[in-house]
Amino acid sequence: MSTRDRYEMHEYSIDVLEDDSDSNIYGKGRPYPLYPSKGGMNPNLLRDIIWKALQTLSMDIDPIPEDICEEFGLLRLHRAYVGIHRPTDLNEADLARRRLIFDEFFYLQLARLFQMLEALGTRIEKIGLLDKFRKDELNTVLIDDWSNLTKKMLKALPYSLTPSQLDAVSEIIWDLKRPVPMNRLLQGDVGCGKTVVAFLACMEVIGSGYQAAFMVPTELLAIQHYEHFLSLLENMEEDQFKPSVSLLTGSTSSKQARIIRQGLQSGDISLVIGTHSLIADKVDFSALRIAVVDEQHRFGVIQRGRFNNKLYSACASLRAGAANTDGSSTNDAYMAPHVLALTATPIPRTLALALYGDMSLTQITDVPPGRIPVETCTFEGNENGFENVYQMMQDELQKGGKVYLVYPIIDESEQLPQLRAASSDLETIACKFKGYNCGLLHGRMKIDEKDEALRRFRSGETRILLSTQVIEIGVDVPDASMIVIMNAERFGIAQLHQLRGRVGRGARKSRCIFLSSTASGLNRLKVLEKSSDGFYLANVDLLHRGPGDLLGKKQSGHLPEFPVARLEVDGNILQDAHLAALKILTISHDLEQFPKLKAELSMRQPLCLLGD
Ligand SMILES: Nc1ncnc2c1ncn2[C@@H]1O[C@H](COP(=O)(O)OP(=O)(O)OP(=O)(O)O)[C@@H](O)[C@H]1O
Repeated sequence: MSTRDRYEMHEYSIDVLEDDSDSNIYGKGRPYPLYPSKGGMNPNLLRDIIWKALQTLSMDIDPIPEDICEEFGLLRLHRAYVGIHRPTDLNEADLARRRLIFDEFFYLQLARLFQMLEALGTRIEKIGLLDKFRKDELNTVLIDDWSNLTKKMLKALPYSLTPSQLDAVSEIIWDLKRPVPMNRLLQGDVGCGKTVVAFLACMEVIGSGYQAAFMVPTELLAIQHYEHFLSLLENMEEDQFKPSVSLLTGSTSSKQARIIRQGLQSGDISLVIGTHSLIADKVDFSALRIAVVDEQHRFGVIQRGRFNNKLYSACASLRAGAANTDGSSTNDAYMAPHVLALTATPIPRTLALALYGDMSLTQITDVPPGRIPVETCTFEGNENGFENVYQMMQDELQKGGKVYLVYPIIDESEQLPQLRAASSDLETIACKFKGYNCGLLHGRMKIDEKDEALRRFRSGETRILLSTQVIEIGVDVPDASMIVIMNAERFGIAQLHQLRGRVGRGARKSRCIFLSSTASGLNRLKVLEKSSDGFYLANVDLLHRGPGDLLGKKQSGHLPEFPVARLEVDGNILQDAHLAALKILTISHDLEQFPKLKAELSMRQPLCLLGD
């Protein structure tokens, strides 16, 4: 380690060889592991203890069947343990490491798929589900046999769908028609138009006489989607076909919430849009067929698990009831609802597989026509930098544009004097831009205040909106044309890309400015100037900051610790682990044929329904 003008050694360990004939294995040019000196324990002592333990280890400890190991080129577990601690050469050490990484991924995939299968009712559903995972071609079948209601909504849209949106709808509708519950992730970059695809999927099930639920992470987004859906219904011809839709959030009055719950139970309401209030115990559906989970990565695993549990247990009890009365327990009316999850965080493939190994993937790869790429600049947030930005804002406002200013905090903090704060900056900005009204939006405001702030910005009553990250998720004001992010060094690259996606959503040329309070933060931000490809940027984030920063705390908490594997670089092994898990479950859905594997799995991952 270099310290100013000299080098220092920290925490070193030296093995001294007596002479060339020294029988110490560490002297024979073989690689050997370095152990940490945790808790003051001498690494050499640890090495000896591990070596003694290895000598007593049974050869027959591998729960993974031999043919699977052979097929995927894996060392047997005993050899892997020996190979990682006492490799004869680097190749053996690498193979041993590969096997240990494989195990970390394999048990995760096996648990996800096993839980999924356990939750499904019939054997046909289980076979269908495994088939979908194994055969890629079964995930991309497009059909144009859409219900009348879906076609009517399509006609009512103020624009034509892009080719990729059309494919996504066709793929989803094909899946909706199968006798197996769909579990699909709809992924697409910011502003590509995922919402309308999900609306059309809801219309398809409503057209067949079922209900749909649309769960979003914030009340603001719930209101936005609700109003958007109502406006699409307004454009539809023939009143009698229009489905009834309701909004249910934490702010819905208790009287109104009761009426909505009754409507859902009786089947009078066909679509409900809401926040996690939708998973409250009191909410029951008469015939729920699809659950859409928007911005899926914003929900913690517990909330999503609860949602899934609710869906599965409701249909299981209906099925049981039917079996008691007429024995038709395989009737598809009692099938678990389809789940369509939407996400705008472009999750790199490896991570997607680790997180959503149990989901099929639909991707929207294009953006609506007429969009102009957002021009991106980074500045140091010193006096000069701010003067530049204020001038650019002035120009934008004079041309009739609307500007978001995004802050890392609401109020100034003595502990963090370098951070600009939304609330505290309101007066300064209002003084600087006298001819234009300013609004404020942050998480501590009541929902009707937030909604009002956004409504005023949307209508143009306010032209500058000072906000915190609350706008990051899904806020859609198509004619907003400039966004300035203060203290941009505080945000992850993927998050900044999401924030940038709040502009450039219409036909107006838009700009995004990142202000960094330190010159050293600028370099990291420059990558955003060069690329607007969300997938590329998410990979950059994954490589530099790891999955925790890319996904946020809630979701990365959903990922187990991987002591050996690194998601950033071990994607191929993860893919193999996924295939191996599918293979095992295809042979034995309940793992009864693999008792050792089942025992190992239950030690590593609790075998309960997701989220319990
Ligand atoms: N095919 C299309 N042509 C023109 N405009 C479209 C099209 N599809 C969607 N839009 C519009 O594009 C905007 C963004 O759509 P939407 O909010 O669904 O995007 P999104 O993918 O959910 O974005 P985000 O991930 O940022 O939430 C909306 O104003 C929507 O009306």
